[in-house]
Amino acid sequence: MAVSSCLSRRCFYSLHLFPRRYSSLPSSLPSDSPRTFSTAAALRLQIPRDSRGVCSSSTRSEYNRVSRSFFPKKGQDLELECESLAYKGLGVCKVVETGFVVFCERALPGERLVARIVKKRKGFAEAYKLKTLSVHNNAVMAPCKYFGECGGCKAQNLAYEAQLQAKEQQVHDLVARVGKFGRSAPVDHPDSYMMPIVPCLSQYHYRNKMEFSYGTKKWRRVGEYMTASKEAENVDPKVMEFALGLHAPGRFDKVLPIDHCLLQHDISNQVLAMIQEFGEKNVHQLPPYDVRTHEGFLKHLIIRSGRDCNTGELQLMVNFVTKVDKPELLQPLVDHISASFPQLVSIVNNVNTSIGPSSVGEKEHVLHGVGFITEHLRGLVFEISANSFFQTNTDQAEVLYQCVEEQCKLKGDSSEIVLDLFCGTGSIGLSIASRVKHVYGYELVPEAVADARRNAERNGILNATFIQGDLNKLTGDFGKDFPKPDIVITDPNRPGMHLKLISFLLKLKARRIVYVSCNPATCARDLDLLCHSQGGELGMETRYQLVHVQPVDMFPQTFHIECICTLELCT
Ligand SMILES: C[S@@+](CC[C@H](N)C(=O)[O-])C[C@H]1O[C@@H](n2cnc3c(N)ncnc32)[C@H](O)[C@@H]1O
Repeated sequence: MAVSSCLSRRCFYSLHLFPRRYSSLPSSLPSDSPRTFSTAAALRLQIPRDSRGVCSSSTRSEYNRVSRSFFPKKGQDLELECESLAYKGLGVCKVVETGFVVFCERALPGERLVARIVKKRKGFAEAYKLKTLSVHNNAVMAPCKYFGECGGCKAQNLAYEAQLQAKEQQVHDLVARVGKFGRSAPVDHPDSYMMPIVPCLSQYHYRNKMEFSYGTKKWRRVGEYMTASKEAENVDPKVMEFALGLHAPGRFDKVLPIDHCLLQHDISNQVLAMIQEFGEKNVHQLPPYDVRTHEGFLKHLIIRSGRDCNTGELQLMVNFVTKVDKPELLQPLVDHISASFPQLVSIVNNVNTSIGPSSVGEKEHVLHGVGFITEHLRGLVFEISANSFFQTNTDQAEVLYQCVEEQCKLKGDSSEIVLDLFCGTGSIGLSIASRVKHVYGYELVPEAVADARRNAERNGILNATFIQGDLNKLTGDFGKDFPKPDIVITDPNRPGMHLKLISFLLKLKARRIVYVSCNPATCARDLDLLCHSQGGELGMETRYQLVHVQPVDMFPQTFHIECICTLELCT
């Protein structure tokens, strides 16, 4: 497929990530999504309910009456039935009377619900859920007290088996539709290149990194809807509250106070609770940052966990991201937590003066211990510093990397060159270095490149070279630093690979490309370009053939999906 040079990248993406009917589906809901819905607006709905809070049948007929027109109107409340889950966990629903397609956040397959239309599109609409009329097929009790209010895990009330099924289906659908590969033979057929999803053994407490935000307004649940806390509504807006937690769904400005997250380690939760308590008491010495006025000091709190490379015991890192470069303000808090938790081997302060949401500091101060933690993976030890990427589910990363290695189909005679693109701290390349001639890793973040080099040295690996560079801004010199690789491993972040990089890979003609992705939509788009390009800007007669698609569940209770796709050069 030729890509016209006059077609902007953005336009190209939106055309290819969704078929024409769904091409303008947004990545998040508009600002008045369910979780940010005001109490007043909730009251305006006046949905009659029985004593159990279930809508009465007369209410349903109310909805049926207004939904008679085939095309729903913005603001209209409709009774829907959810049939399946689309990418990012949006429920694919149909209007009960007309069958009109509506995408609705938090709707689950089999659920009957009332939803309000927020956007009308050609051939479909988008809505947010107001009320469940009857629960979905695979309902389970969500164990987290914050479920429904927190933007973190949205699938806790869906049985794990059903989560897996939805993820597997989404990967297969995206590859078929966006990647234009059509339907593969079913997963259990010997000719199928679509593999069943690999489940995750731990469904909770699997995350080794959590990022919390500070805010000046506490965001709590009032009845069924989210609003600022009662106290905050009644006080002078200049009076500052202290909030530390996770964002309400889709909201950059609403922080739901959280003192316990079921995805992280129990000790990390104890550290979080202590920092919460200290923050509440010392709000004037350590004021939280206000995303609207851009005033304040504390922006983010990141807690990472790893393991001591000798004893295997838990190690923790706390990273305070602040707006202002005054590390001395943090010292009382640092002394307080480090005295209570011997597991805290590293406390750092990243200073980020920007007004954006980034937590990467322009400057870093080590306030306690060393500037890194360690972790074991695939028999190696990795040093991880505050701003370096490391797979957030260590146990499942073992499984992921094992699958990557299998897909590389290494000869094992140390003759092959491997190019490890988007290599982070070098973990994938280093884990296969003993079986190849040389690994060349490319990475944008200088700290991650430094970690990768240190990790190679620490593990006695001499055949790995790590180079810092931006793979979205390739120059004509790219490729001069390394010999032609036999195998390319690419693991880009969510936007996927730049057209220039895809074009480079098509010219490079490595025997095999193993594409690891945390975004199957952009991955499918890139697979289409690598396998179906003919002439045009991407030029070349080179084509790859898709031989293996392996979804791996790294993130239970969320709709995030990881997959490994393998391409072989067509001869
Ligand atoms: C999904 S992570 C994968 C890291 C590594 N492969 C691993 O398994 O730990 C993507 C990595 O790409 C890096 N990255 C993002 N944009 C980049 C760019 N434009 N050029 C080079 N590296 C980039 C990120 O810093 C991050 O380390």
